[in-house]
Amino acid sequence: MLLVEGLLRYPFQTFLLLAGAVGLCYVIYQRFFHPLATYPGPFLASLTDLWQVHQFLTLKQPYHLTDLHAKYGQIVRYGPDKISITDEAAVPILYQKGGKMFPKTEYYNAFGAAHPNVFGMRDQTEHSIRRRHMSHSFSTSSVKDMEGYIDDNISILKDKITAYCMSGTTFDLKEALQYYVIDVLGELAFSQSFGAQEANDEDHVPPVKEHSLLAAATGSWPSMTAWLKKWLPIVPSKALHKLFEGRAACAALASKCVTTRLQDLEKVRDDDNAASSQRKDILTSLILARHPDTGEKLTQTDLETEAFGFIIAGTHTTGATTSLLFYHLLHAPEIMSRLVAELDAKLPDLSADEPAYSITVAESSLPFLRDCIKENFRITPVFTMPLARRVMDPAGVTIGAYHIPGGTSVAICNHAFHHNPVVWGADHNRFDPLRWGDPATNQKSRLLMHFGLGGRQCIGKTVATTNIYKLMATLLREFHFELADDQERSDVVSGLYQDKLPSMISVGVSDLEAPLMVKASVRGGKVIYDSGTV
Ligand code: HEM
Repeated sequence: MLLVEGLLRYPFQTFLLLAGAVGLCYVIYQRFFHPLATYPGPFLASLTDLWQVHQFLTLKQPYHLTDLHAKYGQIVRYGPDKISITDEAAVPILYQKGGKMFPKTEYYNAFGAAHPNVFGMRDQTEHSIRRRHMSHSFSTSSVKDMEGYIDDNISILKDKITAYCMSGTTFDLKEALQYYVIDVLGELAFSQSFGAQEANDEDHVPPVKEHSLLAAATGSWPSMTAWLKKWLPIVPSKALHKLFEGRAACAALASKCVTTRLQDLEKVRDDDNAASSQRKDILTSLILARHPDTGEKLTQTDLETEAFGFIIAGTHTTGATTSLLFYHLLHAPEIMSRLVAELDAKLPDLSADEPAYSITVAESSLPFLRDCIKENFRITPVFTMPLARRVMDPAGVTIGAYHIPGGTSVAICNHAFHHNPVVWGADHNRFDPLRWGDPATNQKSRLLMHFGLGGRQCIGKTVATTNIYKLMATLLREFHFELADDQERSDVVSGLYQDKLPSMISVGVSDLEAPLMVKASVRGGKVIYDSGTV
């Protein structure tokens, strides 16, 4: 009685006491009684999703997670109900055969607007219909039909690099590749270049990193995502406003692309000849596509959310992948020489009429280039956010030696998985395309997660890889590239870069942290341009 009276007399202190007791019970439950309590991980991560939000804001999320796996092993608790796993047994279970039993989690809600696009859709039936709508426009034959537009953009890039060669200027190859990739995506997806190469200007780059970071950070705290979407824009913070402005700019660009394309198609609606001569870019195929059962077309809102997804998923990813491949080759001169020797031996000279090697030639006749591309995807995948899936079976799932309870969010982060020494060996930090020559390692290609796997794997993978093959074969056949910095070059020769990953940052999608400054020269006087033989 006395105790109750005392508590009532000091309500504020009583409140603090009760809050402290509830907090303590929560901590004890999460650490000792929660179904995931036996799995190791950072203390704060086991208590709150804010730990993962903070990880994204450090821009080092995948690298910190990889370090945690090095410390704790193949399974790490990285949120109150979140498990990250790098055991290879997880790949087929969660992704290849996953289906309805392992759908995407609420994390993905942060990536779309009210109407999710194919990337953010969590309902399997809805997703597979949308995916069928889209799959033809992403097929190899469809990309081959648009190959001329890739060639036009490679021509612009080659002209630009030739000008640097002639003037002896060093330049940021990462930036040049990024501009190229953005313009190619514009052509393939929307029949319109974004003009980044011609303008040579950062302002022409859609601010996709802002959206990715915002989505990754807010999606990490699923119970608060909707609230954060609503209220964060009014928080007086310049940094936050920049993120929201970036997202709005990407949405406006997507909307403009869709409106322009719809108007173009409307103009030729009643003219069969003109209609059949329209370019079948990815968006156009989607505009024309019909629901397999109802025959309905996609609404303008649906088209805009998909267009937004193409800009977000297709630009930064491909640009960063290509820059990283150049980075690795420039830091492994013997691999670069071997690759150039293959290109010289297998590829004929290009001519003014043929500015780039065809997809067919580049993909089918260059096995060492294939291994270099694959090794780049292994050692530095760029789509590095944990690909979170919900365990739907109330009885849970057993993966290797681990039992994961029903309801858990379980994910593979491809960077962490690609650096699991149990799967890839102690030399996993070495860029070594020759490893794929070993049949036992080559067998493991099927486990590589750089494009995800299974029904939710990247729909744009053919678009991205064909572009990368063409670009690499053409640029390395025609130009000699070297690091601009003398000290860095000599450190490479001394072996200081061996087994050392580049410094990268991640906004959910990863990229080189610094510019990739290079100097280039024209190889063997073979390059022929409009202005004559160089
Ligand atoms: C090197 C370049 C690329 C990489 C590394 C990459 C990586 C990925 C990954 C890992 C996923 C799976 C995400 C998940 O499971 O949550 C994904 C999905 C997706 N990607 Fe890509 N991507 C690339 C290029 C592209 C391009 C060029 C486009 C389109 C123009 C694209 C469009 C998409 C879409 C729409 C999805 C969602 C697919 C679905 O859920 O059915 N990506 N990508």
